[in-house]
Amino acid sequence: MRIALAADHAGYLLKDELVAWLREAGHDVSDLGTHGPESVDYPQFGAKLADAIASGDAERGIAICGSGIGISIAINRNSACRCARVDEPLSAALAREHNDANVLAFGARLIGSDMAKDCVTTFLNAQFAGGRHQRRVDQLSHLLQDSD
Ligand SMILES: O=C(CO)[C@H](O)[C@H](O)[C@H](O)COP(=O)(O)O
Repeated sequence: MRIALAADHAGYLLKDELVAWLREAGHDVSDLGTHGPESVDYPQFGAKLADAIASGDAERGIAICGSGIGISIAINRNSACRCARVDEPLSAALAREHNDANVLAFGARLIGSDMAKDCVTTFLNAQFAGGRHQRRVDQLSHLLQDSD
């Protein structure tokens, strides 16, 4: 699967670990930065990841900041993205099954790498359930169109 990852300074170490792990598993991974501990601003890296999803360059995204909150807010401003900030696998599964989420967000200051990997594995393997959930996801899209 084509997967893009982006993080701010608080999340780059977890991002680097996930990039290596996903490549090892055979995924086509784009690392959109940041690449070091120098302080950067999460909206810029969230926007890079959202652009990769919107353009079709990536089918799934993983976004990381200190809490996972700021970067998920940034990504959800792009109508192509449904980003879910999670910290355990059931939420990661439900994000796919009910919300058709295409991006996961983590708080690197709040989650360990083993738990993050469990969430990613669950997220990549889960399928959108459609049905009544499709109607609700369609309504989310309309909310964004109405606010333009
Ligand atoms: O968690 C974040 C946004 O929700 C980001 O990681 C920010 O960097 C955080 O808010 C502040 O982190 P800082 O290292 O104190 O600049």
